[in-house]
Amino acid sequence: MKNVRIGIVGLGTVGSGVVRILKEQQALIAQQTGLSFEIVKAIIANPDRERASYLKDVALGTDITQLLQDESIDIIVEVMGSVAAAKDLIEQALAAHKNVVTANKDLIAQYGQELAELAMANNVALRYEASVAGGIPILQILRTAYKADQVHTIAGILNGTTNFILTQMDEQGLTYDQALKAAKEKGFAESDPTNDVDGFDAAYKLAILTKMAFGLSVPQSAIDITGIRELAIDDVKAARAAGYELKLIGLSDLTDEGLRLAVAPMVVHENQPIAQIRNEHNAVLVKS
Ligand SMILES: NC(=O)C1=CN([C@@H]2O[C@H](COP(=O)(O)OP(=O)(O)OC[C@H]3O[C@@H](n4cnc5c(N)ncnc54)[C@H](OP(=O)(O)O)[C@@H]3O)[C@@H](O)[C@H]2O)C=CC1
Ligand SMILES: N[C@@H](CC=O)C(=O)O
Repeated sequence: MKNVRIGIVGLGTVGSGVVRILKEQQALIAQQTGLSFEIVKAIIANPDRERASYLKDVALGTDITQLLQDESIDIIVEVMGSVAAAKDLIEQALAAHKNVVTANKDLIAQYGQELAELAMANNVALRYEASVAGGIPILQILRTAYKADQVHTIAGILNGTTNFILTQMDEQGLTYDQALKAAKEKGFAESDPTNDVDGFDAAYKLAILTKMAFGLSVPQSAIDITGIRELAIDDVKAARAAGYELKLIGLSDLTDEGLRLAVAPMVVHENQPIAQIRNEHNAVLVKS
């Protein structure tokens, strides 16, 4: 059985989840793919940080060049976040002929095309499915199944933190601040949750979806962005009393005037499937 050797950069919420799932699902993955996956080393920022017990046997380092220079490593997984440092790392990894997997939506939304071209030039793969809508394999579906379709609309709940906050305000009567604190504790929010609550995280994901569905690279300035910071429990309750739910929706809509791009709190009728999406869960609607 071929053993695929992975170097991972970042062992936070996402990175430690990658290690855990590769361990827990080892037998199933081997059965389904005929491959085994081994985490050779994890690069982190703070070697003194306490790690979960299932990470104890992962070799740790702080120097990214250890991964880049190790010719036995097939894939580099970038889950450290940031834009400049992650871009630099990924460029070096691709140039070193390593396949790269990243969950970094901020980076892919801004530099995805450039990095994809670099990957192609070096004959390696760049994959970023986890950058949009968590576990929903929407990018792969748009890249393949929708290839011959004209997509008209993409609409969805693209940010788990804000959906969690709105659900908790609605169902548990938490204030915005209490719900945001809970979202941070559960690891849904980014280390700086500004991008979550102000709609920028959803906008990055919308830009990636728009590129995949319509073939258009859109700058963030082309997206009309409003977050949920100003919403109060009374707004959530007023929507519910009228038979609607407040959701932060990302919308990419092909109109006669062109593509309309927005991220904003919107009222969704309670009978609509998207209204049923609770807490940190995401959903994407594609009309074609
Ligand atoms: N949280 C989520 O639910 C999701 C996050 N993402 C994206 O995944 C990425 C990671 O997010 P998340 O796991 O939440 O982030 P965390 O803040 O939880 O973890 C970041 C990790 O990267 C390490 N790190 C940070 N800077 C450096 C550096 N310069 N060199 C080496 N290691 C570094 C940290 O080290 P140390 O542990 O020592 O501090 C930590 O292990 C981001 O791009 C995020 O947007 C995508 C989908 C879901
Ligand atoms: N902070 C993000 C994490 C996943 O992308 C979110 O809340 O959706």
